[in-house]
Amino acid sequence: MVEKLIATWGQSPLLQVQHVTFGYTQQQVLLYDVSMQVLAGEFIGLLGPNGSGKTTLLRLLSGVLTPQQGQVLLEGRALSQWKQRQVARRVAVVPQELHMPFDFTVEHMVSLGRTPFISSFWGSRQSQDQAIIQDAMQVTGVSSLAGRVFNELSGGERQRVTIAMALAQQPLALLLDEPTSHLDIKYQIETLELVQRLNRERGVTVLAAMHDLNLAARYFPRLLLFQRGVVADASPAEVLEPDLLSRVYGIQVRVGILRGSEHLSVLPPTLVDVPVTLEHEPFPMVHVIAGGGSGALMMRALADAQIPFSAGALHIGDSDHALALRLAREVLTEQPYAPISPEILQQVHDRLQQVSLLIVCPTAIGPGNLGLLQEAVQAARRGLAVILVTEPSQTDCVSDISTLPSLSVGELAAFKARDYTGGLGFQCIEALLQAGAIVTTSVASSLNEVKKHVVVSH
Ligand SMILES: Nc1ncnc2c1ncn2[C@@H]1O[C@H](COP(=O)(O)OP(=O)(O)OP(=O)(O)O)[C@@H](O)[C@H]1O
Repeated sequence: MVEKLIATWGQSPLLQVQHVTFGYTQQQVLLYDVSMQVLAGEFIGLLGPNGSGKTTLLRLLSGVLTPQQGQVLLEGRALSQWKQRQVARRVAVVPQELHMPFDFTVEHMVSLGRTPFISSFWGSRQSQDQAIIQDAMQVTGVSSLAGRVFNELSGGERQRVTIAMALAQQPLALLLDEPTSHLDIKYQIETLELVQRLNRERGVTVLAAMHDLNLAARYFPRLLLFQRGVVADASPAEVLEPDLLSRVYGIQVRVGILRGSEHLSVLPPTLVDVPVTLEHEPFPMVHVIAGGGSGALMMRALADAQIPFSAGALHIGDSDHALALRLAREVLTEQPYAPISPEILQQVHDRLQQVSLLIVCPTAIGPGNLGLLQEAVQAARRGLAVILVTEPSQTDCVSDISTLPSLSVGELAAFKARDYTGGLGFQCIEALLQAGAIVTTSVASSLNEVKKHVVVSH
C-alpha cells in the first residue's frame, strides 16, 4: 500500500468526480456531492448494494450522463469540454449486458469499437484498424469466434467479445459494469484474469462494479464502497469490515482469511461460529443528532471510547451520514435533501424512548430537520438526559439572554446563528435547556458527561 502511495504520489488523476450531484429527475437526488478520483493505471473494484448508484457513477464517468452540479474531469479537463469521440478514445464502457438488434458477427461487433477513430460516417477502416481489431480479439481469446453471430454466443463468450469491442477503442480506462454477473465461476475468473492482465501488461486503468465481495477482495487492491456516495475507499482489509458491510448491505457476515488463501473471504455466519449479532450486542444507550459534519468529532470520540451509539436521522450524501455508517451501531437514514419524513421521525421517536442519553451536535436547523429537535424536546420533557454541544461564538449581540441565564452570550449567539427556521429551532433549544439539557463546548467535556450516563465496557 505504501509502495503504491509512493508510486502514485504527484500523479494527476485520469478521472475525477468533483462534488457531483445527480438525479434522474429534478425532484429525486440520487447522488449528492460525490467526489472520487481514479489515477492512471489503477485497478479498482466498485462495490455497493443494488440500486446504490454504481452504474450511474460509471455513466457519469463516461459522459453518458451529465451532473446537475459539480463536474467530472478527464485528464484534468471537464468532460463537457471534450468531444464525445475524444472521450470514447480514452474511456470505454463494458455494459452489464449487450443485446444487438441485428445478427452481427463477432468480428463486426469488435470492429464497432473503432468507430471513434473513423473520421466520418462513410470513412473506411485502415489496415491499422484491422490490426487493432485482430489484436483485441486475440488478447480476449475470441479470435476463433470471429465468424459466429454475437447473439448466439454464451454469456461468457459475449462478455469477452464486449471487452474486445471496448479494447478496440484502445482506451486508457475500462469502466466495467458488473463484468461477472450472469457468468459461471469459470467465466467469472477468466474475465477478471483477463481484465487484470490488461491492467498489468497494457496499463489499462480499470474501474469495475462488482457484486461478488470475495472476487473483489481477491482481485482489486483498492475498493470503493458506494451507497449513493463513497462510504469507504481503501484496501479490501479496510473496506470489507463486517460492521460496515452489515450497515451498507444490511447483512451479517464474517470476514477472515481462509486457510491456505492469501486474501480475505466474506462468508455468511454459520451456526457453529456465530459472530456477535447486533441483536445480542448491548443496545446503544446513546443517540446522536448531527448533520453537515457537526457530529464528526463527537462520533469519532464515542467510537474511540467504545461507547456504542445510534445516529440520525441523517441524509444520504451528508458527511456525517457516511461517517455514521462506519462508526454508529445503527443509522436512521433519510433521502438527500428531503425533509425528515414522518416514518423516519417515528423511528427517531422510538429510538429516543430506548436510549438513556441524547447528544445534539451543533448542526444547522432548517425546516427539513426541525422535526428532529421537536422529537428531542419531547424526549427531554419525558426525562431523557440531553447534551447540547455548541461552538461558542464571539458575537454578543443577543438581546434576550435573560431568558436563559445559564448560557453565555457567545453560546446563545452560536445557537441563534444556526437557526434557519425563523426562531422555531431556537425555541426548541430553549425548551431543551428548560428541560435540563446540559451545554458542552468541547468533545472532551461532552465525553465526560456521556460517561456519567453510560457504563463503558472494554
Ligand atoms: N434511466 C433511469 N431513470 C430513472 N431512474 C433510474 C435510471 N437508471 C437507474 N435509475 C435508478 O437509480 C438508482 C440507482 O441505479 P443504478 O443502476 O445506478 O444502481 P446500481 O448500484 O448499479 O444497481 P445494481 O447493482 O442493481 O445494478 C436505482 O434506484 C434505479 O432505479
